[in-house]
Amino acid sequence: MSTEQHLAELRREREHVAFLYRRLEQEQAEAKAALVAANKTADSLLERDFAVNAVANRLAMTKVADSGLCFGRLTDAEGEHTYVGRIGLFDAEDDYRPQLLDWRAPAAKPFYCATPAHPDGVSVRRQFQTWRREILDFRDESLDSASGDGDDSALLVALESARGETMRDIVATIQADQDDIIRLPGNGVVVVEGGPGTGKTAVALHRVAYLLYTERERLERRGVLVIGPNPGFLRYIGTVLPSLGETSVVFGTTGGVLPGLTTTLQDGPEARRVKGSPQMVEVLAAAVADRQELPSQVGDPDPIPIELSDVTVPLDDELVAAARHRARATGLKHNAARKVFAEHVLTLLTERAVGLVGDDWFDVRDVPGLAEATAIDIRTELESSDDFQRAVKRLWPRLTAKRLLSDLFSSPARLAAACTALPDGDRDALARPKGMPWTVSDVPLLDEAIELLGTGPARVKEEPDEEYAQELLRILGHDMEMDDGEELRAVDVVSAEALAERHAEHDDRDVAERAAADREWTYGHVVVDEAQELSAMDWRMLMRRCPSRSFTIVGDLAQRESPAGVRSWRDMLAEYVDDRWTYRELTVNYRTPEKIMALAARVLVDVDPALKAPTSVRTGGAEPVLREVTDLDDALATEVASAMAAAGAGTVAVVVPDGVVVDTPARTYAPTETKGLEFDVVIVLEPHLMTATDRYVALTRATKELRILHTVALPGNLYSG
Ligand SMILES: Nc1ncnc2c1ncn2[C@@H]1O[C@H](COP(=O)(O)OP(=O)(O)OP(=O)(O)O)[C@@H](O)[C@H]1O
Repeated sequence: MSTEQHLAELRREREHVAFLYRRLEQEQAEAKAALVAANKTADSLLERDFAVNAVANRLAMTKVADSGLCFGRLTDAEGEHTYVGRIGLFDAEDDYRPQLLDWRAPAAKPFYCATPAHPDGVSVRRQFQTWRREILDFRDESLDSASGDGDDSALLVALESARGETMRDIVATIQADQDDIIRLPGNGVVVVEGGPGTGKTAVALHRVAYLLYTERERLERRGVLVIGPNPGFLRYIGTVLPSLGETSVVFGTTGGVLPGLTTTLQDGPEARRVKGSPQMVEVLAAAVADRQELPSQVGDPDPIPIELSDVTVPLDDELVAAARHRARATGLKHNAARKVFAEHVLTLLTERAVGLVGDDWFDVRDVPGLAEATAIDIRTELESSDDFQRAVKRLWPRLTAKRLLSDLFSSPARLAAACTALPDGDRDALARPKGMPWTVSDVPLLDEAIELLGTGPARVKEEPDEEYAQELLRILGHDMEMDDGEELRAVDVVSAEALAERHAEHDDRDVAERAAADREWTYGHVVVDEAQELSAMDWRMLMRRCPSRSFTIVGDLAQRESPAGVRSWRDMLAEYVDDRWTYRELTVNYRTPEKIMALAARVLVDVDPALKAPTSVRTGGAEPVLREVTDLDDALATEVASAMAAAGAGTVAVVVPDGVVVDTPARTYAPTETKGLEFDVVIVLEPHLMTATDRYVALTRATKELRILHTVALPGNLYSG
């Protein structure tokens, strides 16, 4: 194409995209008008809710497309064009012919995946370079022959742009292997593994957007849970999804999964390892069993005397063991089984008391009817006896998860009784005084304890609201006129009662708020990022939240920092899905330029010589700078000033190991806080004071420049090229 032809074509494309923006504005205006109308004219609150929600969703979708609405075009062999963009637009006047194809629609797949070898009906793929609403330029890639003039300039432009405080979407430049993962079916477990910067986070989030598009009804109702390593990371990725047009997503860390408790506090490595180990399942079950005690275990006096008006009845091990056996045999959870236990103790004690009433020459059981009458009296007296109530409370206490755990960790005797499943040394790692704050590793243990005790804050389940359901049926009834003029009323397919049940959860809160407040909420899909950090106990907690096992798990075993983290995906998943899961690998690094990655790859040897670093897509760039300095603060001040100049509008981060204190105007991060993040210029201080994994993570965060300041000579693999 000559320059003139190119410019003429560019003009035409600008006009077409301007037309698409006008269509978008028209949609926005219509949605706004519909919103006002819905607010004004609806007969009832419910009707209004329905209408408002539908329009508000559409309005939100059109708003996120305000910038970069259309980013490409496909041309088929007949010369027909299909424009691809952030949302779909349709021509209502022309049988809803698509004017703009949503990137998630099946027909948009060739935009990401077609190759000259597999053109998938595409003759030319055109990529627009956009800036806000402008089309700056375009590039064509001919798929008719292997000699196509395609290049990845759109990708490179995207990768070169300065980074901001939050992650951006990659819809315009998703690569074929990434697209393949994004479009995998939503059922089942998908594990995506890849080195730093291979787009795991980006792919996981775009997959959520894709699934919300293809399985909208189910996922909007149940919601999607996205688990990240820390709140900073969640802030970084939190805006990517709305920009993809989605809102029903709950972001959280494992420390915040339980309603009413959010912690970011980490235990030391030993406690973290032990608390995360699968043996804790047995430990906690034993800890609960240990709270179902015998009189000889709870101390003086033994047996426990239960004083009644006529007689004192001894409550001994034999009687309690029998009652305990029956209560345990019900299979009920601890707090529910307590009633059964108390009932059996009551019955057995009554029997015993009846035998004790009278004296040597008189036994009530010898007089017909007297034993029964006495038993009734004794039972009534026992029920209100303080001795009896106190004894049951000591022998089978009602427990909360927090009390179970804090009693366990603060009592050497209870630890000894519950930890037979643990190697000797591990028990000490669990010991701690009462009243200490909860840590991230405690959260899955609390969750497990709630399962065993049955003391979770009950799900707020409202009474089925018949009136609400009738109203709903009335509204649905209006909407269901069929083509042949016959009316299929909603009542024909669903009863008011069933609807009331289904809509019992109807309240003003959105899915995210309702899910976050409900421990028993089950999500439609769960995404786990930096999944290598999660312990066996964390996985149990998350699997509970998605019984349908619809998971996207992304991680990199080479970046595992937690001693309780994943060592093998297969081993971790075996218990939940056996070998029915899908594995995909990403091998191209889109973040770190090759010269920085070469240095990081040498450091990776310290983590594990068998591991292979990903290949950088970005060649060239600045060599990493290593400076040995005597005064760290002075050197840092100079480095930060020059880094800020180099980054321009981009971001600068200083990564500081534990124990090093610096004073700098730049943002500082502990190595683990940089997990999943990226910055234009990264200054790493004293890398020799970091663990090998932390060093590898810190060195792979830069998109442009890496500078290392150190006060002692560094190991050879950091220097040798
Ligand atoms: N196809 C793509 N087009 C444009 N940018 C991309 C693409 N894939 C990845 N990126 C960019 O590469 C960078 C790294 O991506 P991401 O953070 O998802 O990687 P990661 O594998 O999760 O890394 P880490 O393991 O270090 O957390 C991001 O800036 C992301 O936007």
